Amino acid sequence: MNILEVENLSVRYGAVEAVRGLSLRVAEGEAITLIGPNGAGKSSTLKGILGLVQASGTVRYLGKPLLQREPEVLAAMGLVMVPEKRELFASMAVEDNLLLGAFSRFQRREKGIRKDLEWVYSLFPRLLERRKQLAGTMSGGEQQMLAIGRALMARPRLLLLDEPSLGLAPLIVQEIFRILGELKAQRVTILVVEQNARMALKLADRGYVLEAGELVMEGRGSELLYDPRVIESYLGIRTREAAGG
Ligand SMILES: Nc1ncnc2c1ncn2[C@@H]1O[C@H](COP(=O)(O)OP(=O)(O)OP(=O)(O)O)[C@@H](O)[C@H]1O
Repeated sequence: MNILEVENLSVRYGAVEAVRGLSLRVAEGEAITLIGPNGAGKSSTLKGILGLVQASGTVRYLGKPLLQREPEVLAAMGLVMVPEKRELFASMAVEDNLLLGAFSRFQRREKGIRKDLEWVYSLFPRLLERRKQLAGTMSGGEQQMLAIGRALMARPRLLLLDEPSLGLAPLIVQEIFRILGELKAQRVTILVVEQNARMALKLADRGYVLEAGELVMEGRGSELLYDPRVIESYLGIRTREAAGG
């Protein structure tokens, strides 16, 4: 079953057409990536899907047109985004940030929320160690983990991530993608927008390549990873590393 179907999505900011006629789909249990260079329109696509910017086209979620656009309503429907800027509550403790992720389901029993907290801590032991620390004093990588953990507390049907690798050291990026791989193994459906094509394509079942607002390629993650055009444009000198796995 398709969780998300996007048809002919366009996003325009005044004279700038950031996304033109984009169509994509995400099936249940899939990890999908949208890669492309700086300014290609990746973030605008995510924002267009969620209605955070004005967009035209059709977005269907769980088979129905997506008309609800308030973040808390979307979260209650299982559509949860980890934003590029993370948007944590800096002066609140790690654990309180996580609990806020579950706010759309406050009516649920405390026990369910505790169980999810344990699940998030099992994925990110660092967050358990730092559960009382103020979010704003965490390192960039830890904050990214917290942003993902908070999104997971909403029990997403579809987890959308906007450039989770942004500004992070290579080792931390590897750790973040290792955890996304773990989530994929647990059948969490993922749509991740990334400039780090190599990591994203290794993770993804399927990928879409966006250039100057238009899709120029799509295929299985493993195929795109070895596609000469992708290698030349996005993987650069890391070709050998990509081939070596
Ligand atoms: N609020 C805005 N107003 C005007 N133009 C915008 C706005 N947001 C984005 N753009 C423009 O739209 C185009 C696509 O930007 P977008 O952020 O979607 O790209 P991106 O692929 O996510 O890039 P990056 O990887 O650098 O974040 C760019 O030319 C950008 O300057």
